[in-house]
Amino acid sequence: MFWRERERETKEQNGGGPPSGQIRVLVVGDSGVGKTSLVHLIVKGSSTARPPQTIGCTVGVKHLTYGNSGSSSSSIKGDSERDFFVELWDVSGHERYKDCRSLFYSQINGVIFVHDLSQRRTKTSLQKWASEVAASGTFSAPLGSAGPGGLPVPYMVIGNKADVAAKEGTRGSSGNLVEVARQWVEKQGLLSTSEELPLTESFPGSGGAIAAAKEARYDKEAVIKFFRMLIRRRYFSDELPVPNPWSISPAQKPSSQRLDENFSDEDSFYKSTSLSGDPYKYNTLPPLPAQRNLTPPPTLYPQQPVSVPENYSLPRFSPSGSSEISSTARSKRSDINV
Ligand SMILES: Nc1nc2c(ncn2[C@@H]2O[C@H](COP(=O)(O)OP(=O)(O)OP(=O)(O)O)[C@@H](O)[C@H]2O)c(=O)[nH]1
Repeated sequence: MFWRERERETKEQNGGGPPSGQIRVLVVGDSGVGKTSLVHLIVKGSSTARPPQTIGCTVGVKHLTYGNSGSSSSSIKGDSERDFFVELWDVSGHERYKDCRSLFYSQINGVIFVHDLSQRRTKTSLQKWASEVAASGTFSAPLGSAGPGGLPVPYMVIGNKADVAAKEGTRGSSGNLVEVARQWVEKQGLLSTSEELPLTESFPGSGGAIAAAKEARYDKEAVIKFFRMLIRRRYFSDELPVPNPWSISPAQKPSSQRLDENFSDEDSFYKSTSLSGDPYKYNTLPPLPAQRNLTPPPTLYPQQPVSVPENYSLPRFSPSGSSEISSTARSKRSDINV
């Protein structure tokens, strides 16, 4: 009964149709860095007063409309729009779950690493998290070459608790919002000229998750852009190459990257990423082992987040099958309805 209600609600939210697909984003980092707070902020747009310590894993679900309608706020969707779910798997950072948390590293499309700007070691340990996820996870639409710790999917790094760090004088970034926006990155191809990994030092703004939620001024667009890129990679990567501000050839990336270094050269980032060509044409690459061994995902939802059955044989939308979809993939990010 409950699920049927839930299903109806979800359908209503989606304008009646089933979602076209879903992407799974793992959210990892040391215990207490603020993962649950961030997921709450992303999904609900508000802060949570006292988040309980995560037991095992909780899943937040964000609904995204991916398409090219004119309006981003209207609930009436155009023909060429599709609904997607973004699952945010918030994995407990507590040592207690160390031995079993790899259960949650299944069919991952992307990873959000979170650290606490006031606790330097939480940033250093991201490398360990990357290695753990890379070693024991399975991946959906993996990259052609591996990132930090061998991680084969795109990621972002989020520095949280900027308010605490600012008070303690440990914060590295100025907190200027333009700078913050510029620091938002997705993994693929950013490091063509540098071994340094760009970090999103001050998500979700200079005051951290709580202040950002209160003031509703976190860089939602950058997060949505990351999700959108994952949707595109998973469902629309057969499209023709298009100029893409995030683009760069995967071949230009160094083979190994570190997660605990600062990105300092923003100009080189913008130059390097202004190259054209779609880096997400991974269908042309041989599949990674993880891609070959796609097993059905475990039904581990602590909260059942979506109304559709898990379906990993969802068709990839190709330009030949659906020309309007290929054009939606080129739509501007302002077209996203969140
Ligand atoms: N001052 C401040 N506190 C924050 C911020 N973000 C989260 N917190 C607090 O930090 C504590 C831990 O936050 P959680 O979101 O539970 O951290 P977590 O990473 O999910 O922790 P685990 O569930 O143990 O893995 C909570 O008391 C939050 O209210 C922030 O930006 N600033």
